[in-house]
Amino acid sequence: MHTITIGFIGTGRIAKALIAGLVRDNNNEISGYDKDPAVADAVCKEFGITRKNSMSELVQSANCIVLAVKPYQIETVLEELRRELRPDQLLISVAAGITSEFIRTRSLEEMHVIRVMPNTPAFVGEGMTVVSRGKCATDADLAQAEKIFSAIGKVAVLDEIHMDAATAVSGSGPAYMFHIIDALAEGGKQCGLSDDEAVTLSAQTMLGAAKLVLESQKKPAALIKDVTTPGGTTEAGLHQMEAHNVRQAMIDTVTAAAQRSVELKQ
Ligand SMILES: NC(=O)C1=CN([C@@H]2O[C@H](COP(=O)(O)OP(=O)(O)OC[C@H]3O[C@@H](n4cnc5c(N)ncnc54)[C@H](OP(=O)(O)O)[C@@H]3O)[C@@H](O)[C@H]2O)C=CC1
Ligand SMILES: O=C(O)[C@@H]1CCC=N1
Repeated sequence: MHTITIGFIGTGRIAKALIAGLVRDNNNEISGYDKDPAVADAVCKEFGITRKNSMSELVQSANCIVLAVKPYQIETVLEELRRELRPDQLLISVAAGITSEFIRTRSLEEMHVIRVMPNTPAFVGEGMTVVSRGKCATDADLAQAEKIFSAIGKVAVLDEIHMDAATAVSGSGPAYMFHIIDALAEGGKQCGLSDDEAVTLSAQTMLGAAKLVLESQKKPAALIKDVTTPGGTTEAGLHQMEAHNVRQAMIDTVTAAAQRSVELKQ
């Protein structure tokens, strides 16, 4: 099997989730560099990957470079990186809002750039990653990115114009799902469950509901009907969700996140 050498620039929150998933694939050889040595040290030790002492050292040894710094830090990183990059390397960015063209025009003219929006459930191999091809990226680059990220969950290839929406739904989405798990559990606690019991019941219910949507071929609306016995408990609960307009709150949540992704480009 062909080994892929992947170097992470920035080993913060999302890099850690990706590295945790990617180290399980023996075909990957992973290294990391962070400007905060303590952050790099912790992640590299925890997952047994190689810690590089500089960006330059990392770039020389990787054929695939993942930019995992905050969106506003991308330009500074590229200023330092462009002299080291080679056109045969694949540059992957996970930064929200930052376009592949922004990255290409600030790296090498012919740079193969793939824009990716992963999410933290990659940590447990259940990530949802959206992948978009930059101007100079080839079919082989796209296949390479799909291969890397399919080891840590599902991958969808979308046109880059859909990246703001994807960022809002699946990139930020885990935070919204954790919020709902927490609120569902809080309801359980107020009805007498212990903290642990409530979180287990709530989280497993989220997991099972998601699995049923993905595997049953039924739409969520039909699955709601399957739970709702006329005159029963679910109906009583759903009336409250409607009264509080939870559906509209979720729609507003996603549109606000997508709008923020648009703003991050400015
Ligand atoms: N968190 C998530 O779930 C997701 C995040 N993303 C994207 O991933 C990127 C990183 O986000 P996140 O992991 O949350 O952020 P973090 O702040 O946790 O991680 C970024 C890390 O990069 C470091 N860094 C900054 N500049 C450099 C540099 N020049 N060289 C090396 N390391 C550097 C930061 O150090 P310091 O803090 O000192 O600046 C920090 O440790 C963002 O662009 C975000 O949009 C995408 C999908 C999901
Ligand atoms: O909050 C953020 O901006 C990043 C992008 C998607 C998830 N986290």
